[in-house]
Amino acid sequence: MKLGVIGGGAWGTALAQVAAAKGQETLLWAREPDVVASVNAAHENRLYLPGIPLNPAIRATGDLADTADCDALLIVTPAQHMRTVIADLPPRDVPLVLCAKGIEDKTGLFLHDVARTMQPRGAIAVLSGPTFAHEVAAGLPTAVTLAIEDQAMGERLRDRLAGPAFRPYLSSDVAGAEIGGAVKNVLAIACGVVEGKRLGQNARAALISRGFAEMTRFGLAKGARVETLAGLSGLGDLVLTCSSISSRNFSLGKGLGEGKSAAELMADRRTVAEGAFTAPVLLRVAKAANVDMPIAAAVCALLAGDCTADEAVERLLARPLRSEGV
Ligand SMILES: NC(=O)c1ccc[n+]([C@@H]2O[C@H](COP(=O)([O-])OP(=O)(O)OC[C@H]3O[C@@H](n4cnc5c(N)ncnc54)[C@H](O)[C@@H]3O)[C@@H](O)[C@H]2O)c1
Ligand SMILES: O=P(O)(O)OC[C@H](O)CO
Repeated sequence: MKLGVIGGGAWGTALAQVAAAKGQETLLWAREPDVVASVNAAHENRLYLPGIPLNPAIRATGDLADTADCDALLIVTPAQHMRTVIADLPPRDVPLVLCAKGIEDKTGLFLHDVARTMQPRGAIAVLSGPTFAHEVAAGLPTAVTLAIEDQAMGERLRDRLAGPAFRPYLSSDVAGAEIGGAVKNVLAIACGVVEGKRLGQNARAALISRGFAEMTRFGLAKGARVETLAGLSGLGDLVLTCSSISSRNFSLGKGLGEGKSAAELMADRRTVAEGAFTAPVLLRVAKAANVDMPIAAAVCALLAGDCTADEAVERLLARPLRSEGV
């Protein structure tokens, strides 16, 4: 058995570490030659996960053709690049486990739908949950949702990743698992704004709760199950990402709350804050489904420079009072 991990950023590297701990051959594909060199020579990803010693059994490559003999692939590129990278894979129907969190901007498609258009026959799974890469790579405990229609295949994939500190929970709700991860990144930007503007912990808790109401409205409209949205890939990841400056999305929001522009904050980032790319497409898809998402709309306006952080907060607080139900 040989597992391929496509994407040598922080999360792909952490997942390669999880996979290699199971004793299986693990190949990590990275775009950057520096990543390939540092993983192979120093057993460290100096660009994206510096300071964390990697399992020496992980082998890195810069050539997608080397993944031709892998019998399953974890796809861990940023959401907006997933399609082009899958298109460049050697053509075979091996199971794909999608690990990015986002919605494709140019089509409004969820990532499992993008992958399905490119691989009509092979199994497609979604792995998502509260998982800061540096913690997972260091062997700290976490649990994730592994969603796939074919449960027997799901069990096989689960058993190749599960370890004493990494607990995948199986689900058949592929859309639900994906929606939680995509939406929480946008909400984490909003929570970062609360931090940047020093609006207090009550405000952050209120935003998480009302953000979860938005995630649930959107998810139910798009076919997700409520227990998935309330599980690891939804509420679990929302709470994590909305509570920690370790989150790239939260830290982007904090900068916006401090009055910096999105362009300024994104200019010299090497790492990805997916919420910035997901927010506009999420809003478009929500509008088309008649789903009201005021927090996501405020994040969109702020990212686009259409309002200041103060105006975004004032508008949210001035909305008509209503009953609490979703
Ligand atoms: N870092 C985490 O803690 C974490 C945890 C769970 C899920 N994720 C998700 O995993 C995905 C990857 O994030 P990450 O944190 O590993 O990335 P990262 O921010 O650590 O690194 C950026 C990655 O983007 C890649 N990239 C940049 N331009 C590209 C292009 N044109 N084509 C292909 N790849 C390109 C880089 O090579 C690098 O691998 C994202 O969707 C993210 O939301 C991240
Ligand atoms: O750093 P973020 O905001 O991309 O969050 C990373 C993971 O998605 C947390 O589960």
